[in-house]
Amino acid sequence: MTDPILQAKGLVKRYGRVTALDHCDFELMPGEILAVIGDNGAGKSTLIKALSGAVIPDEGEVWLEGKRVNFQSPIDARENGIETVYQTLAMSPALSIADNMFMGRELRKPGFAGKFLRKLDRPAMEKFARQKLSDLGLMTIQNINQAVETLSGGQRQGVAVARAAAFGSKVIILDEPTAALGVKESRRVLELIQDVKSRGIPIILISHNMPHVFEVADRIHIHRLGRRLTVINPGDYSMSDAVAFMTGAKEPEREAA
Ligand SMILES: Nc1ncnc2c1ncn2[C@@H]1O[C@H](COP(=O)(O)OP(=O)(O)OP(=O)(O)O)[C@@H](O)[C@H]1O
Repeated sequence: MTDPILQAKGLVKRYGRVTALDHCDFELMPGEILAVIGDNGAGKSTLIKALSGAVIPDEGEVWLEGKRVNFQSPIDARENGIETVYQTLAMSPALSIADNMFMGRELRKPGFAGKFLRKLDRPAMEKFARQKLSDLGLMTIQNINQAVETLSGGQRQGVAVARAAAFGSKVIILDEPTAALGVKESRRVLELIQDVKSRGIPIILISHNMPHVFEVADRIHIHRLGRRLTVINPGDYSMSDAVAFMTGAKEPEREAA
């Protein structure tokens, strides 16, 4: 059997009296799209934050590629190849697409100019940004120097996903990527998710949108009351079964081990 690329065992996170994660297990397999679904307040965001360094769990373990990790910050997780695209996109609207793709990891000019004068290597950054967007079929965006605020919601989400795919060598986490988008834009982002997957990068997709989840997910992690209730294959269950498991209206035959 293949080993998970990213795994969590017995995660606990308490906020005062609220137990957001209650001995939660998690497994992401190489190359898969794993959806994480659950009712409001079930603890999905907290799980994702614990996997991406934004929250430090009170108990439990996180393993990446078979090695125990203890991420202290999102930057730490990022340096280890885990990229997260949050619902509230962390982008600077007034900056260009190229600048947004590099935020915090700009390329400097070679030699003295870059090392000491901190001069940016703009041509190299633009070339890289253009390449990444075109790899993902996003070149409907004409001008890489266009400010992000002039893009549509779907295009922005596309830039954020392209940025994650460009740097996230191991795992990409997408938090509600289609929540704010129209039908056409959502479609494009779903295609983008599949493109990223076809390039071998596994994806964790948090979503409340059942049709989107059932369309793209290989497996669905159902979260309830701070823990993994079960993992289902979308082919084996209906959307209403999934919602019933999520809300507790129905119990799965087999709980997660
Ligand atoms: N920073 C915090 N301080 C206090 N309580 C928190 C904090 N973050 C989350 N919680 C609580 O932990 C529980 C789980 O929240 P979380 O945001 O992880 O759920 P969720 O499944 O992502 O919900 P939603 O689908 O509504 O975004 C909730 O009861 C929430 O109120």
